[in-house]
Amino acid sequence: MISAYSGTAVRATEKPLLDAGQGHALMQKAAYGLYAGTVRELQSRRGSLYGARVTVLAGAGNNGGDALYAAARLAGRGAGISAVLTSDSAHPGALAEFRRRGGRTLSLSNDIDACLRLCTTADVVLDGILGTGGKGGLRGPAALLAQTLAAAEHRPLVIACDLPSGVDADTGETPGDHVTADLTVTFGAVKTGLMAGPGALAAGRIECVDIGLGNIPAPALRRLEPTDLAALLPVPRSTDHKYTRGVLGIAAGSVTYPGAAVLATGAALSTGLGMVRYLGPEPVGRLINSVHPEAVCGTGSVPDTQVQAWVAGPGAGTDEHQRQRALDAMASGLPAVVDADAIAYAQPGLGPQVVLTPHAGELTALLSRLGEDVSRSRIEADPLRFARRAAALTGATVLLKGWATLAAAPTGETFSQAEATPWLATAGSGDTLAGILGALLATDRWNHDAGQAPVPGHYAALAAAAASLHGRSGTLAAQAGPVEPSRLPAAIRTVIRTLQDARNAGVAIPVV
Ligand SMILES: NC(=O)C1=CN([C@@H]2O[C@H](COP(=O)(O)OP(=O)(O)OC[C@H]3O[C@@H](n4cnc5c(N)ncnc54)[C@H](O)[C@@H]3O)[C@@H](O)[C@H]2O)[C@@H](O)CC1
Ligand SMILES: [K+]
Repeated sequence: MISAYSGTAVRATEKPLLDAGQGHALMQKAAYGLYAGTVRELQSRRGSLYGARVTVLAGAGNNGGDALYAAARLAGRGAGISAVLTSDSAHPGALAEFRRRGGRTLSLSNDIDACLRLCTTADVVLDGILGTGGKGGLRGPAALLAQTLAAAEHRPLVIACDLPSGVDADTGETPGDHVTADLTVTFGAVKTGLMAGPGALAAGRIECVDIGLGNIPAPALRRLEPTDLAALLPVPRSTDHKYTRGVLGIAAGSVTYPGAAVLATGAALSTGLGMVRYLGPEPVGRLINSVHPEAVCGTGSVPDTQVQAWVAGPGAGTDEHQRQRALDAMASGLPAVVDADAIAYAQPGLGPQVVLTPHAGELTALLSRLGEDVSRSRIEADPLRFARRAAALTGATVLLKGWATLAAAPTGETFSQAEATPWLATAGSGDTLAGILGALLATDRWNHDAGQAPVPGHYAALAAAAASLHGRSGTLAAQAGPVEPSRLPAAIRTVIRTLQDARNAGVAIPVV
């Protein structure tokens, strides 16, 4: 599990150490981590560091200090080092060390063209303009630096020091121009802003360096890793039969949109459960059975159907019966995925076992119905805040789809998963995610071990597991070309098999 903390929390944890005079030691550890991360990245990309042209973008603060010290170490391994000083001042000790190692410096305010050239002709750019002390986006010539880097024909490898400059460490917002990194080497703890919103996209791969900060109170955000995912996936016990393995009710699809029901059913079956009971129009049931003969299809009502969890909404359109089933599923007290058209029926007072699965547009409509007028672009700028807001207002768990998908519990626990491929952004993809999550809810052991209340955030963890499994399956399927959601079930089975085999063998789980 990766835990992320706000920049504010990390700074508060650092403060007593800085007050006790440990600032220099901490900076050396951070700089060494950045140096080592850069060496590993360069060795894997070009075999050697010798002769690599490294340009540091150094701001006035400690973030610039870290980057300058790291570059000074790289000079010792044969790299050519230069720095663009983006402010009138720079960390004095780090600048002195950088120059002592032969580094040359240019000032952005004096010679902007030469500075831009230094960036675009570098092999590696170390971004140390702003760290956790940054407020607002990059401004003036520093903004131009970021734009030039982003548009460069031969883009250098960009490694962010602690976080990409211009990203808000607390929220992942990018209020103005910002650096986009291939790799972020972050210090002490992963910052929330690297796993949420536009910041998650700007961060690239994340490496965290332990600099001995000790414990930071409660993480703001968590991310399931393969081992966590494997532990949440259903494995049948030898005493199980089809009813105890988990029965999922699916009230999805309509005569207008029958395909959504087929996709949700296929994804649920591939995730592994005892049975799918489908409720919906007869022609849709027949279509499902032509593809999945094992699904038990009917036209009945939710209260009359014995299941352990529900999926309602995908492809339901304006079908009145499906609307009623969605309302009944939400009122049933059972875990329920409420997706697509059914999200419009969500009201305050739902429990955490109800998982709403909006994209930003659907969340805009939901919040507006709940009396909060927020634009879609505002939600996309700060999805963490609005996923949590919707969870608090409805009492439900909210899975907000995006580049980094967020799963927020009404009590605040939040997960972020970023395994998805852009190839998954296609019609039908959400239906498969709903099916996967439905299967995880139906097979969830809390459902079956009577008398135990799930821990707060439990349903958010399951929603995150579904997003992770969906993303990994999409990424695997994309290896064979553009992803059709109907091809996902095969990939889901392969991903689950890989995760479980590795878990059973006690070996490191490969990232699929
Ligand atoms: N103090 C230490 O010993 C440690 C510092 N660390 C590093 O220090 C960083 C935080 O350092 P600082 O607190 O000095 O803060 P930063 O280095 O993030 O920047 C602060 C400076 O930037 C200016 N600034 C803020 N927003 C700006 C904007 N939008 N445009 C232009 N200038 C802006 C501020 O006025 C201030 O001069 C961390 O991100 C991390 O990299 C860590 O390595 C841990 C140890
Ligand atoms: K930075």
